[in-house]
Amino acid sequence: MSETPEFPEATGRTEPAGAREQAVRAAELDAADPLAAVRDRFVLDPAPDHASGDADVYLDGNSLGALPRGVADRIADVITREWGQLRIRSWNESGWWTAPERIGDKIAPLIGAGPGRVVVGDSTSVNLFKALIGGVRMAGKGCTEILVDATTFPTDGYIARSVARMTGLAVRPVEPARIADEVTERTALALVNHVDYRTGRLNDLPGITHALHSAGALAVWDLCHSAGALPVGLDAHHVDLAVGCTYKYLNGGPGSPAYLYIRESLQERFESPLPGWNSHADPFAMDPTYAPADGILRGRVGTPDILSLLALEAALEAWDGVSIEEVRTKSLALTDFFLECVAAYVPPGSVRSLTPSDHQWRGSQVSLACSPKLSATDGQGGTPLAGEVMDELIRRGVVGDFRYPDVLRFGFTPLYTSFADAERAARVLGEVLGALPEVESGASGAAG
Ligand SMILES: Cc1ncc(COP(=O)(O)O)c(C=O)c1O
Ligand SMILES: Nc1c(O)cccc1C(=O)C[C@H](N)C(=O)O
Repeated sequence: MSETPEFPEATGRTEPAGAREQAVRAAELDAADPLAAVRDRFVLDPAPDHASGDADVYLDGNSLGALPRGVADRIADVITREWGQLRIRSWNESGWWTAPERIGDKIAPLIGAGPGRVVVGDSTSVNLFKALIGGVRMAGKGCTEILVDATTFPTDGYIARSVARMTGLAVRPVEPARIADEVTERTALALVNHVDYRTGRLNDLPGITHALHSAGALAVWDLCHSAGALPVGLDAHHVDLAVGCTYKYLNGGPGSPAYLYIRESLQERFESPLPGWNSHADPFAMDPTYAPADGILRGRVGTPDILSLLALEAALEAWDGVSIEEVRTKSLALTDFFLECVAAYVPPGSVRSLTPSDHQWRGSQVSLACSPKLSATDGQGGTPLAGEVMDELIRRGVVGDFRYPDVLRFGFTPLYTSFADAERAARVLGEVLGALPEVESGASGAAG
């Protein structure tokens, strides 16, 4: 293991070359930003233990979105009035029973879905299970395999392997860019991440979906890192099934419920592997024989998690009057500007961007791999220093996250991230990396 580096105290006195110009540009970009006022819809107060009392630059909305202002009052009302006073009446009078499909319809426009195609509830992992088994049950009889994005977030791979064992199919990991070439008539479906959680790479949803359909396979997409950050176009691209979480760019709160999308024309054939009573055609008939509800309701399972659901519903009000297209425009401008500032401020060769510079392939995060030259590795190819760099950034008020072995992730949530945030984050990163033992110059720069 490498030794823990000693970071000198931040003095705030050093100003890197070009900092004044970049700060002026940040101010101009913020002044021209049509979404600038939306930031006030979020609570971005300093943490109580923050030494300087300054608010953090929060660049971890790709893991847990910030708190929208209306949520606390709404949840207080749900608890004190709807639960405390109305009690059981609230299932009908306060709209609790229909919340999963009502809130699904509120998420739908953000992911390009019409009404009646999205239902909210359970975790992403559970919805992956429903989508994958449901998909296999709809696939052709001769299918023998499921393709899984080889770079996937682990839970998708775990669930896919379990589904394969339960259905007698094989799982074949394939890089997203290779799926069009690898799909065969034996492929039941492919499970692909729209944006890669590690690199921030945006995969080709229209192209991959089309290639899968041409081979007779279904397309199942994980939208965790794209929903709320960029247009998805589920209906337009004829996606079959999709899942996503709501605690990242949709700001629903820790553990907020996930969602399931089922293409309208497939809903009648969708057979849930979790046919709980909430997905029954007549739940209160308490019929011992199962009969699925019509439409997207068959994606429900059991009693919905009302407090989390209604927190999510209140959180979605932050989107009032905001289009996903303008969010995408700002996201690309923010990530471009951040990469530019990183290139200007960090010692050459100290980090390398894993996130594509081409807008066509970029999600809403920037992932920077720390140079292995900065410190000894841990013997398994990991650079433990990267985690320490992130800890130091957080101490200095720039909150991103670290993914093993060497990745610094910075998520940009256009609803509340400013260009001044992007500039400050890159400047502090430059300070932290500049305090480390010198990196060989002439190595590749930051952007790319
Ligand atoms: C791509 C992706 N899928 C799934 C998950 C998580 O699934 P769950 O909501 O079940 O924890 C995450 C993040 O935690 C993710 O990044
Ligand atoms: N879901 C998370 C959680 O419950 C705790 C901490 C982090 C998360 C995450 O969302 C991780 C995230 N999906 C990632 O991209 O790494």
